[in-house]
Amino acid sequence: MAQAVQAPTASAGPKSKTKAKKRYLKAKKERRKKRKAVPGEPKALKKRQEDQSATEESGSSGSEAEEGLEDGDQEVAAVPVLAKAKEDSGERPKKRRKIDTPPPRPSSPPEDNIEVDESEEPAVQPRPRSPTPPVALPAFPQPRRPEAPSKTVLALQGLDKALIEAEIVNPATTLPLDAAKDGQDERTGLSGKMRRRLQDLGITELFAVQTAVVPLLLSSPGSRSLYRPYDPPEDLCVSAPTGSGKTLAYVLPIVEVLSSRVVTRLRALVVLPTRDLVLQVRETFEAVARGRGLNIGTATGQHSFAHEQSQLVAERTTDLQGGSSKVDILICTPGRLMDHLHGTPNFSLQHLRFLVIDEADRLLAQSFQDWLAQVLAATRPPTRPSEDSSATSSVESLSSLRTARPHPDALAPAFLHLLRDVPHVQTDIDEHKESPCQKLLFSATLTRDPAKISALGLRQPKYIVVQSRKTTDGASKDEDVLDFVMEKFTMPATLTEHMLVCDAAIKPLMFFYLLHSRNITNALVFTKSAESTARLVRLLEFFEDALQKSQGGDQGKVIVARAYSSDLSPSERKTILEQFKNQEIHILVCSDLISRGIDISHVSHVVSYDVPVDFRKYVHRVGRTARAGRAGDAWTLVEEQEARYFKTMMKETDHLGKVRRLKVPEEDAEPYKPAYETALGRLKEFYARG
Ligand SMILES: Nc1ncnc2c1ncn2[C@@H]1O[C@H](COP(=O)(O)OP(=O)(O)OP(=O)(O)O)[C@@H](O)[C@H]1O
Repeated sequence: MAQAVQAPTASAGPKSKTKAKKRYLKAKKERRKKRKAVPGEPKALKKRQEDQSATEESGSSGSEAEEGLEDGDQEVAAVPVLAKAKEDSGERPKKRRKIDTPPPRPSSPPEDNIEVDESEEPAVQPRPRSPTPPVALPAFPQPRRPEAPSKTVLALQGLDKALIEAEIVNPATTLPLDAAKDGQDERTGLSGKMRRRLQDLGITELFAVQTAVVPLLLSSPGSRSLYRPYDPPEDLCVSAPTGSGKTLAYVLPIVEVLSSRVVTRLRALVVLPTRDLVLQVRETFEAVARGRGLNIGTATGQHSFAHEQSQLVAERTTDLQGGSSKVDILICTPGRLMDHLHGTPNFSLQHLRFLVIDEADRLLAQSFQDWLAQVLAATRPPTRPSEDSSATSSVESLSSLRTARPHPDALAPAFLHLLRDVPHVQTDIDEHKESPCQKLLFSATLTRDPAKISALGLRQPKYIVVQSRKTTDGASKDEDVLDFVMEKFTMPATLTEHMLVCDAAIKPLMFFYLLHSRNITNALVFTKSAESTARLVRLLEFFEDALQKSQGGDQGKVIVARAYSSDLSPSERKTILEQFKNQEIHILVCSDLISRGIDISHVSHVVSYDVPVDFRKYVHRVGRTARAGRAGDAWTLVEEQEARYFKTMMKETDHLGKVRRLKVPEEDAEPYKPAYETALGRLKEFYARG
């Protein structure tokens, strides 16, 4: 204690210390006197004083002590005196405990399996154990992180139920057709007449997509009715690889259902993106519907508008509520369809039983005059007009109806409320009537974009997807649906794919070398534009000429190439396609104009001379070969600077593994180099001349 008092401070000099000491000693004396005067001091105070003095002994710095003293902390100073007083009085002083001495460690092991870090000293002394063990609390489950949902589950979340419940059809499925039997076939719903017709056309079995679609459209109850206002049919979205027979999948049911019609009405509308496809589908309809008495029309703008009107509508002078039609089936492009919808009197879609949108993803991307919304509106019954006729008696109305209605079945059932002469008597058994129009969407690259699909206002849509299943296990169907949802399109099983990466400067030479070294005589070649198409054809012509001259006319077969572009007239295009089919033309060079839908059976190779801009385009290009189970080869010529882009595109759709790398050493093409250089020189001259 004295030590603490005497400890020098940084601020006080030796003189001031002496004075302080004197003051202290004086104060001490006085306190001692006072205490002696007070006989009984409370125990608590005594204890506090003892503790205080212990604190001072153990750790207070000199300066702190001094400060305390100067503040007049008399109790601290009095502690040793008190202790002495106790000793004097025979009372044993309480043993003082140093505060910073650690409490003794409990000898017993820790309870409740709580792990104690032996290296750490407990901060407080453990409480003594109670004699009765504490009542055990109910055990709460430990919080656990829930397992993350699988990638598949996440990807399918929030998608349309119809998409998730898509029917996956194995591409290898076929259904043999028995033409010998009469009557309707139970499995397919096809009539004996139809099966015989198909046999005449060389079709003896249904392909995978047809095995799923045809029975669905023909065998369900009411499926053959022309009008189903109270029980409208469900819509269908079909995704199947290129060349898998989607056209027949809708042609067969339409011809079967419409064959029962008595009056000609426009009952089937097929919309396609290009004129060429319209003509192709018309040929299929005509071939299948031969002998059924159905009238098939087209509207593409190939002929004058007035001519088309006269082909489509019988009566144009009188306004007929039910419309008038010369055709049962109309195949058209969306632009010309809009023209007729707005400009042809009595052109009505109210009797439509089937609306087919082929190459649906391409057509849905076309917002041309908002064609889809307008077509859908024309198929739906409009709301009831104002009821001016409610005053007339029903007898009067019926008699006027007999004279007012030129045709007994002019209006479709769902549109009957529009009859001006028939009063509408509402009853409690009135049922809502709907258009019986069944929408059928087809594509090899059908969009899964819910926003685009919702624009169609589909009725209980059903999805049919032709693609090879990853497993046969029913539980993993989600993964198959996921492939479909993620737009990993299926390719024909008979297709082989190659890519050739080369320097842009020698790409034409490599292409010519491949044509000659592989003896190619039926190839479709795709370029990026009509201009590059023309240039490539010209270069190939110069090359063939130079090659023949260099070999003294002994080169063998000369490769004949033609450009196929939108610059040609329809008749020129038709002639060129005919020549290509007859192999008078070996190489048909085109832009993506005919990459979709065109069915030329003998195409052995498809060459993407310029890399396609997206995977959808790639699928449609390569799909011009390997059709209907035939073998086919697809090559993509990739310039070195495009290689990364092309590979990424293939990787994103899990397709890179299927494209084999074609390696052609430059020296292999060396023999063709002189002819190629001559051709290049001539091409330069040609374009320089303009
Ligand atoms: N059941 C069948 N038996 C034999 N050949 C068939 C059958 N169905 C279709 N074909 C033929 O297969 C070829 C391809 O058919 P289609 O043009 O309908 O294919 P697609 O699926 O529409 O192809 P894309 O998507 O390229 O338009 C056609 O030549 C067609 O005649």
